[in-house]
Amino acid sequence: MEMKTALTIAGSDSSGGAGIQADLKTFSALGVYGMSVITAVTAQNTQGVFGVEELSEKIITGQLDAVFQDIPVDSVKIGMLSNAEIIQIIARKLRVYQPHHVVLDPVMVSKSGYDLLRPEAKAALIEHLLPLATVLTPNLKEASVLVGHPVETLSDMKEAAKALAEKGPQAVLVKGGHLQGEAIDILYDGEKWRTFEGKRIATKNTHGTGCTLSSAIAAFLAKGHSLEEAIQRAKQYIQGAIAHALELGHGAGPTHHFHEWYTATGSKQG
Ligand SMILES: Nc1ncnc2c1ncn2[C@@H]1O[C@H](COP(=O)(O)OP(=O)(O)OP(=O)(O)O)[C@@H](O)[C@H]1O
Ligand SMILES: Cc1ncc(CO)c(N)n1
Repeated sequence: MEMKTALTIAGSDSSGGAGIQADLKTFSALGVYGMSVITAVTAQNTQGVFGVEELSEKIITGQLDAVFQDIPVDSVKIGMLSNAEIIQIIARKLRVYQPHHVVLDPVMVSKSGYDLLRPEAKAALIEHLLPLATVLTPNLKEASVLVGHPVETLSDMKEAAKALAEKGPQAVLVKGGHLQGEAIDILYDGEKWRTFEGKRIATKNTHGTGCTLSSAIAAFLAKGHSLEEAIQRAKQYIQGAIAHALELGHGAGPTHHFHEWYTATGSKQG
């Protein structure tokens, strides 16, 4: 059986709702073989982040070389990077190994307000990683930080997507999960805009939505779909994962990755 592969380069979430854990669950539910390079370990649950420990250059490099020198990587998803040194290590290795697809989720601050990227590392992210991305997936706050002014409306999102595409990524998907009203995401691919609409689900259980969306895009790219097709399918997947989110913990419960509901809802498409 031919198996496509995806690699997540991200932080660990001890509560299993976001980060590496969400990414691997998403890959698995979508039928892609998942691998991981861990950049940092967080002590985290549904209520917040309580601590972060960044891994050393040596072990991050070691993980990247171990994976890329042994197993074909069809697609890469990048999440929490924590600091500028880690950003430079990843950028250097991506330039060496040149994976076909890189989904870059510019994770900056957790829902509870904890810095998952040191603020001074923003410049390194823009300089070294944006140019290597197939698609960059900022939420409204991340888009605001990256363009340097507030991004709050659909027209701000369109403008920010275009401005960010000019900094190097092949495409930019600005996510509207934090908009008022429907959950609308806007893609700019260097030539045109496309809107992906999702019905807003009224729930507090949205821990890991951003990680899940970006790893689902990476999974569908690994399977050979075009970027627009991959985003369309990932959007359907996140909609189901939020609709079936789990009432676990005392805060924002995690999205649910369950192959059976995905197939049962008729959403399974290769
Ligand atoms: N309540 C909701 N109902 C439907 N879709 C949602 C909802 N919240 C978020 N989404 C969708 O989930 C995806 C992730 O978007 P969001 O803007 O929440 O990312 P994020 O802020 O990076 O996530 P995180 O807080 O996990 O970092 C987007 O496609 C967004 O439109
Ligand atoms: C490890 C990790 N990565 C990303 C996020 C963003 O939701 C988080 N909360 N934790």
